[in-house]
Amino acid sequence: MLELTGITKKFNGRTILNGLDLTVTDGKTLAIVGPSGVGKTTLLRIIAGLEEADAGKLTWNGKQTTPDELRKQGILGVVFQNFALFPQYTVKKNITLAPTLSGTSQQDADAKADELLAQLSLTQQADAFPATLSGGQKQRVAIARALALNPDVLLYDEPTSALDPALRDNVAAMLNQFKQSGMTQVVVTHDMDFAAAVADTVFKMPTGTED
Ligand SMILES: Nc1ncnc2c1ncn2[C@@H]1O[C@H](COP(=O)(O)OP(=O)(O)OP(=O)(O)O)[C@@H](O)[C@H]1O
Repeated sequence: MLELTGITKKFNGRTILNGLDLTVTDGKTLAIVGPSGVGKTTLLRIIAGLEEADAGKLTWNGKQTTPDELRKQGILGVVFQNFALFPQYTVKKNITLAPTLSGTSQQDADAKADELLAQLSLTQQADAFPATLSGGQKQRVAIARALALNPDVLLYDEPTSALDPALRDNVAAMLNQFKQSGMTQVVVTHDMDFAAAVADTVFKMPTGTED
């Protein structure tokens, strides 16, 4: 179980997050919702260790830790809003790069990538470069890349924002499929329909914290 307590973050003296508490339950999907600018992405980036909180505590299974530590241990995976694929590498290399850099053999990384490509209907695209893919395909590659590290918790920043409505339903089905396999997921979204389709719990970001 991942628990955040008292998370506070200011940008240029403006309070974005004000002592926020959040619990992420194992095997569940938590949607973080709220209007634009309320700090959803900032919160996700803090959980992922891409942004540092000014105050607050993070615990994993009751033990205090840091996002960097959780990422190093492969506990957290992140699917970025703009996919953040490496344009110079093929789809397959995008998926195998991080595992091989963290010590997995190329052979094992390739086998895992082939499995994920098949699972996410991307086998045909294995040798393609990101620029040639559709938005939905890029999204699935970004998800496959995060899954390749076998995270316990997968974080998604606005996973549907670049997709048309039909693809949005596909992403919802995918997340629900991952849940069946026991994955813990945290989804930042401003899309309430999507949140309703995937979430066990909806966390509404508090508003009006500006000082
Ligand atoms: N690096 C930064 N420097 C200064 N201000 C920032 C920075 N990152 C975010 N902000 C500000 O913090 C506030 C919250 O931004 P954030 O992106 O977390 O909101 P959001 O709820 O995810 O919005 P959206 O739904 O539009 O993505 C905004 O006012 C934004 O301008």
